[in-house]
Amino acid sequence: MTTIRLENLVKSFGSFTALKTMDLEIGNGEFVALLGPSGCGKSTTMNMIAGMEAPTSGRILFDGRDMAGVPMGKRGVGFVFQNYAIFTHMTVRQNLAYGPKARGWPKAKVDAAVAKIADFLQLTPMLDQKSAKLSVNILQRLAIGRSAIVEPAIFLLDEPLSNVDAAFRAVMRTELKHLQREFRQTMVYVTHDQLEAMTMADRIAVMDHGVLQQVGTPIEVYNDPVNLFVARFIGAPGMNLVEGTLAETDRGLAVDLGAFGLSPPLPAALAGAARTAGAKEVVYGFRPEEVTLRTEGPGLRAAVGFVERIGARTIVHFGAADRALKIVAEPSTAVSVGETLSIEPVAASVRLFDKASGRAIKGAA
Ligand SMILES: Nc1ncnc2c1ncn2[C@@H]1O[C@H](COP(=O)(O)OP(=O)(O)OP(=O)(O)O)[C@@H](O)[C@H]1O
Repeated sequence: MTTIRLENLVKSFGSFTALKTMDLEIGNGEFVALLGPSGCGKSTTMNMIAGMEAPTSGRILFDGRDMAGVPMGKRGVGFVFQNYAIFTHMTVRQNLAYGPKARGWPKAKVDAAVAKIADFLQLTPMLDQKSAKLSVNILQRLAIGRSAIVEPAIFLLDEPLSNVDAAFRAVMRTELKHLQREFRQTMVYVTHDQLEAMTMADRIAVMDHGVLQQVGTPIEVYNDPVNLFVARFIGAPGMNLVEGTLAETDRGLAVDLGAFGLSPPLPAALAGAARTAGAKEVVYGFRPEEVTLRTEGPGLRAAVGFVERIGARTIVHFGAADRALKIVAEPSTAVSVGETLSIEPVAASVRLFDKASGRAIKGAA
């Protein structure tokens, strides 16, 4: 196990800066996901940790030791890419045994390690099959096994599940988490899929345009996004975000949400923070899961646009285009397209952002 520390890390390619600055500390045996949209600098960060790219400036420390000039092979990292790197002319067993043999492990140790990892990744029945004949799903499982078998102190995975099918991805999310628990490696996992990050990671580092936006546990980034980017990026369906203007009412501070009417009064702590911040133009946020829907009553008034019934849950869409809201309702909810309802967000789940800066306005918890 190893700690990883990224200090003022910057990476430019010519005049383009892919990673503007990155400070991150990853603990021993911790599973951290680098999450963000395509091109935000996740792989660039990962490649520098692995030693495939040199930082333009800043430092990478493993257990306090500066990795500058230390080649990839000497860093003790295992790396799995989106495109599996498998020797297709070899059997599954030969692929798994490749790393241990290259390190000169005695045969008995190699055999035991192959048996253990094959069992763990359910590869035992195909150990003697030629890899060329395996499905994409199994090949990626083998690629993970081939890197994991030598038990690197640091395990780096760059979008390892993007080429496998949806059902297999769900299985692998669980297996990768188990693998990490079993081997206690420090794991860094690059993904643009928030579900992967939310389900597997101890902490998520959310990135956008080469800048680290927020680091926190999945529940922290979900509940308390520091800005509008994180609020939009985490959650499916995403947080409802409605632009409005703060308005003093006889029941306290509320937000004038234009066509949706006036919001319910803000919780006292949030109202206090908004007054202190001197904000006026804001974005009012609430999660689709945390609302009460009524025919009449306090809340945002909006007409039902359409209703999506997806198995165990129902998503009710209100309004249209840029003024659209989504609400996750009980499957039994009976609503008709066109009817106007009141949407009352659960007070504790309401979030407020400064419209100009995009930053969250935080009330004392
Ligand atoms: N060798 C390179 N030369 C020039 N530009 C590069 C190089 N490698 C990456 N970039 C650019 O740096 C930016 C960040 O790329 P990076 O691969 O780190 O993004 P990412 O978040 O991993 O996204 P993706 O999931 O699409 O790979 C992109 O705009 C990319 O085009």
